[in-house]
Order: sequence, then C-alpha cells, then structure tokens
Amino acid sequence: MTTALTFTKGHGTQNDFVLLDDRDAGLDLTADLVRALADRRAGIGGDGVIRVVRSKDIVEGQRLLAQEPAAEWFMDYRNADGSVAQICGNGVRVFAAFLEQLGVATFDGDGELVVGTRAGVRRVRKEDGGWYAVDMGIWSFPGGQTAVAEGFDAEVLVPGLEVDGNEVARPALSVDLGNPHTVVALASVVDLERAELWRAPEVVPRPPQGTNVELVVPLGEETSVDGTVVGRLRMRVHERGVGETRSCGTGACAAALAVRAWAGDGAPDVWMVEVPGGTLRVTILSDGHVELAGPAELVAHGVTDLVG
Ligand SMILES: N[C@@H](CCC[C@H](N)C(=O)O)C(=O)O
Repeated sequence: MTTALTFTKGHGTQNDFVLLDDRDAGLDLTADLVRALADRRAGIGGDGVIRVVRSKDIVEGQRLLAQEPAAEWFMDYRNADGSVAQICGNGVRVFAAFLEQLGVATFDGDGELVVGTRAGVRRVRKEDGGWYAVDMGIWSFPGGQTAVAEGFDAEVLVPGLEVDGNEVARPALSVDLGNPHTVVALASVVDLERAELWRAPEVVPRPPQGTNVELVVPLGEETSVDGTVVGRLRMRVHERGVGETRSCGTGACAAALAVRAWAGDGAPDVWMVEVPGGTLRVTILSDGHVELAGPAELVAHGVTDLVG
C-alpha cells in the first residue's frame, strides 16, 4: 500500500500535473491513485499525473532503450480519469524541468535531453529565454492525402454552437501526434468563446480509442524581426480522459498542422498558438517532425497520504 507519497505540482501554460518521483520504481500507480491525486476537490488536482521512472524499469521503456540508449528517463503519463496516454506535449517540458530540479537531467553535448514516452523518444533543449523546445517527432494525417485535399475526414458537433436549436456537424481534420487529435475550425473568436466545452464534443465517426478535440480560429500572419513569417491562431481544447483544459501541447501542434494544411502552399511553418493558459510556439520542421516550445513551471512540493 502507498503511504506518505511525495509529490511536486507543475504546469505548462496552465496544463497542470501532479509529478511523482519514482526513481526507485517502487510505486504502484493504479488508476484509482491517479484519480485521487488529480481530484481538484478531494486531492491535489491536475489534468494529469506524471511519474518519473527509469526506462529500464518499465516494459515500454526497455523497448525504447534498444533503439535509443540515451533515453534513461521515462515519462509515465496518465490522464486525470486514470487512463494511460501515449504522450503529453506540455508534460514533456514539465518533466524536463522536474528532472533538472531533481538534479538528474543531463542535456548532452548537443544540449539535448532524451525523454522516453509511450509514443517514442522526445528530444528536449532549453532556449535562452527559459522556454523548453521539444522535438515532438513524426506526425501524420491519418486520413492521408484525400483528407488533406478535402480538408476534413471527420465531423464534430460542438456543444453550445447549435444553430436555431439544431446541432451542426462541422468538418474536422484528424491529426496523429503519437496521440489522437481532431481539429475543427470555427468562424470567429466569439464562436470559440461560446463553445460549451464542459460537455464533450461528439466526433463522427467515433474514434475507437477516443480523441482530443481542438477548436481553432486562425488569426492571420505577421513577419517577425528576423523576417520569418509567423502564423497565429487561437485554440480551446477538450482533452481525452480529462475534459476542457487550459492548454494542450500536442493539441497546439495538431492545430497548427491542420490550419497550415487548410491554408495551402506558402503557409507559415511557425505558429504562435494562443490557449487560455498562455502561448505556445509550434514549428513544422522539414524532416516530417514538429517542434513545440513553451514554458514549464514547478510551483509546489509536498507529501500526501492519498492511497487511491
Ligand atoms: N495535455 C497533453 C495531452 C495529454 C494526453 C491526452 N489527454 C490524451 O489522452 O491523448 C498535451 O499537452 O499534449
């Protein structure tokens, strides 16, 4: 039985997590314990729980080590409802900050920290301003070129945006970031604010493993001081296994990728994504990877008697 569990609380653009140091691999992190820790009234509160464990001590990590021996540390990510998720973009940055604070993070000769996740390794570097930039790996549109050409491969009913009392099926594009996303464009920021994301959007066809749903409004482009054209968009998200959250890193990547695909040739590769909890930067790289950059904050440490 778990007793006197030490925890740290952290967030990335207000996507918040309970972090557990399990370097000794002695913790039995059950779904009940995750739900108890993540509970905002009876527990500590968080959108998810992140366990720091050595890759060698977890089956998924052992597989990764065979390909990438530098992936010493594994981010064991759980959603607030106790479900296991493959990856969390904001979580990787907060995980890196936690490893630094524990004194075990080593950014190698290239200035990179390699983190193991269920979606594969993620490479983290630290920027001058204190942000963490994460290579989020290979992404894809599961609907393929047909979906990209048509601009959609699914439909979403967004709660709160009924027209004359009738639900409206809006076209949406599926994006795979190692975890599943469905991105819907709305006509205006007013519509974005009206959406009632305390209710789950209905996605058709229903993804068998569930999906994270991003509502997006493109806000245009600007040229930065170094001449880079930067796109801007605003986003709200309903996360699988959680509900509405104030940010989602993989969701920001999915949103930028979908908006760029809808915009067509010549659209920017760099996007600033405004979420309720702050701003993230997404860069679509030329090698089929996408990079996510943003802050990571550790805000509290303590001991809990919760046992699940
Ligand atoms: N907030 C995360 C995503 C967490 C996992 C997600 N809810 C899922 O089930 O796929 C992020 O920042 O990417």
